[in-house]
Parts: sequence; C-alpha cells; structure tokens
Amino acid sequence: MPVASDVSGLGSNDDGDGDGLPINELFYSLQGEGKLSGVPSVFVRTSGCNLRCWFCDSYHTSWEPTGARLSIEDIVDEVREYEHAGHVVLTGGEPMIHEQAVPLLDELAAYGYHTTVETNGTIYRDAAIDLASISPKLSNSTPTPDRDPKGDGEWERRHEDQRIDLEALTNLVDEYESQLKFVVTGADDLSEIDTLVDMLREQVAVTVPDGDVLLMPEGMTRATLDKNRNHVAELAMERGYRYTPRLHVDLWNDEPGT
Ligand SMILES: C[S@@+](CC[C@H](N)C(=O)[O-])C[C@H]1O[C@@H](n2cnc3c(N)ncnc32)[C@H](O)[C@@H]1O
Ligand SMILES: Nc1nc2[nH]cc(C(=O)O)c2c(=O)[nH]1
Ligand code: SF4
Ligand SMILES: [Mg+2]
Repeated sequence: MPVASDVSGLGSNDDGDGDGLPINELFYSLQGEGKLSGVPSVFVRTSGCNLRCWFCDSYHTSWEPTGARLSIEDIVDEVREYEHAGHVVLTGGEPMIHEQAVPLLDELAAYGYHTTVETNGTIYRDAAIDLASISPKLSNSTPTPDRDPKGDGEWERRHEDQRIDLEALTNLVDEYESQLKFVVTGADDLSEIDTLVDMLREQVAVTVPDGDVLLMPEGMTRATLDKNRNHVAELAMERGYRYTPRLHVDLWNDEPGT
C-alpha cells in the first residue's frame, strides 16, 4: 500500500527516525465528535502538522508546536492508568505525519483498545486503526493573510497545495471503517463537500453512505458554536448528511485537556 512520503511541516517537532512521539497532551474525556460522540476515551495528542488551518483549535500542535517526546511504552502506560476507558483517540496536530504512530497503534491494539485516529486525510499509513475519522480540509480552512493567526499568510500556498490528497483519502476509506467529518462555516461549503464526496465515491471500492458524511460546525468556543450550530444542523437535514456536535465544547468550552 502506498505511503505518502512528504510529512514536512513539523518545524521543531520533526521526529525523523527517532523513538517515540512528540506528545502535546494526554487526557481522559468523552469523545466529543463524530459517530462515537459520548464514548469515554483517552486522547493522545501528538504535536506537529503538515497543514495550518486558520481555525485550528489545537494551536500548540500546528502553528506553534510544543510537546515532550515520550516513548511508546510510556504513552501506553499512561493510557492504561485510565482504567474505565476502552477507547483511545489518537489525534494532533496531524498524527499520521509520525511513522511512530504505527507501533503505538499496534501496541494499543495488543491491549485490546478500540482506536480512532483523527486525521486530515492527507497521509495514508497501514496501521491498527478501528475508525479513521477523516476531516478533509475545505478551502474555508486556508490561512489567507486576513485570517492568519500568526503571520501574513506565509502558509497559504503550502496549505492550499497539500490539503486534499485524493489517493490518501481513497486508501483511508478503502482500508478502514471511516467517517468524513467536514468543518462547516456556511452554506457555501456544501457544493465543495458534494464535489469531493462524489469524486471519492468514484475512486473507492466501498460504499460511502450519506450517513458517513458528517457536518461539524466551526467553533473552538461555545460562543462561536452558539452562532454556527443551528445553521449547520439545518444544512445537514437539507442535504441528508449527518450532523455532529462538538460535545466537549458544549460541556467544557475551550478548557485544555477536554
Ligand atoms: C485539531 S484536529 C487534529 C486532527 C487532524 N489534524 C484533523 O484536522 O483532522 C481535530 C479535529 O478538530 C477539528 N477542528 C479543528 N479546529 C476546529 C474548529 N475551529 N472548529 C471545528 N472543528 C475544528 C478538525 O477538523 C478535526 O476534525
Ligand atoms: N472531547 C474531545 N473530543 C474530541 N474529538 C476529537 C478531538 C480532537 O481534537 O481531535 C477531540 C477533543 O479535543 N476533545
Ligand atoms: S489539519 Fe488539523 S491539526 Fe492541522 S492545522 Fe488543521 S485542524 Fe489543526
Ligand atoms: Mg479538539
């Protein structure tokens, strides 16, 4: 199976061939997004991303990546401390930029965990993934100079060039149980989503039901979600796609470690 080789964009968190993974945070919460919303889960958040969405709710994994390198063994030991959790969510940043995500997922599978990987869908890896939670990035995510949180649009071109990789998306959808989770900012996004879903349906060997296409309101705070969620819910009803809440934001706003 092909593996995307360009995993650049790590900045200071480039893990090369080193052992372990740069971890930004590890915490226990409820899965807040997607088909498994509400399920108690341990979150392992890697640092570093190959994209730069202007709205990224995990700024310290993308725009300013920070984290400590932990061995696979130490990560698994920490996960196992949360004895009520049978689900692990590997997220980031972009977890699939890290080659060491594969042995981590193997080890978690060996302990019997259900694994969800939250990914932007630009990199395919052959790994022990029970649910590929794919969030392809629409043009609404591009850090144009007017909405760059850090600079003057230096990442605009690179983000735009890399945000969709149809081959990686096809492999992810063909090889894993999956959901396509789009961040929606308005009605204009729907034609872009329809076009991408149609293109994918032509490429993949499996069926992609409308129920596996999820619309998620943009918003890293409760206040922003209050403005966006009803409109996005109505768009999901109109189109027959599924709506996903951001349960963690509803419950805990933007508190870290939730
Ligand atoms: C921080 S990302 C990490 C995983 C991966 N890089 C990705 O984008 O899918 C986790 C999830 O949060 C979503 N997300 C990030 N910022 C958001 C925002 N402001 N509003 C809604 N969803 C957001 C992403 O689309 C993704 O589904
Ligand atoms: N509770 C909770 N659920 C989540 N689902 C996906 C998340 C992510 O950041 O990938 C996330 C998160 O950060 N918190
Ligand atoms: S792809 Fe994910 S982690 Fe990377 S900038 Fe976008 S939302 Fe943040
Ligand atoms: Mg999050």
